[in-house]
Amino acid sequence: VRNMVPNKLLTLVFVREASRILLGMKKKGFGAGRWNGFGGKVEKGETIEEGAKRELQEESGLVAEQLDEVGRLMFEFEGDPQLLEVHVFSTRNYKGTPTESDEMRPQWYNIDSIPYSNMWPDDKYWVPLYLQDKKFSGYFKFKGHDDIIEQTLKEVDNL
Ligand SMILES: CSc1nc2ncnc(N)c2[nH]1
Repeated sequence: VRNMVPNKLLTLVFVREASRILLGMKKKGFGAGRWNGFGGKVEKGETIEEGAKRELQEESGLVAEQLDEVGRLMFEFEGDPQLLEVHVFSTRNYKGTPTESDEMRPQWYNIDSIPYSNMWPDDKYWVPLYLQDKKFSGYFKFKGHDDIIEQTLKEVDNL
């Protein structure tokens, strides 16, 4: 009963081509200084997928024609009762060219040289599953923003 605060619904979108992935350098706010996926809060009146498309366009300038849900991640930060429920999506079918916004600086990375040391520490566990076209479900408990003190991660057949 301790944690009756509803989960905070967030989205995370990765744009994928055959051998490269688009990441965004967060320029301010939560996660600033790390290469991230594109995403953010789901607003009232929109579905999770619509929220993901909106955030992708706001942060990268790209319009996803089709989004596939590839994973679900729960994040807990020690001392904060608010759990983050992150719906991870992927698109290979999009319009536009990556454009810097005031929030994000987009850059393509070859999937063999993903900058894990400059990303959230959970990414090195589940991004490889994503790159193998697996669906995944995970939970990561953070102490601060750098240390993972608990984690679970499994491949799933459907989300
Ligand atoms: C709060 S933990 C977290 N991991 C992440 N990985 C990639 N992009 C994000 N925005 C992420 N947030």
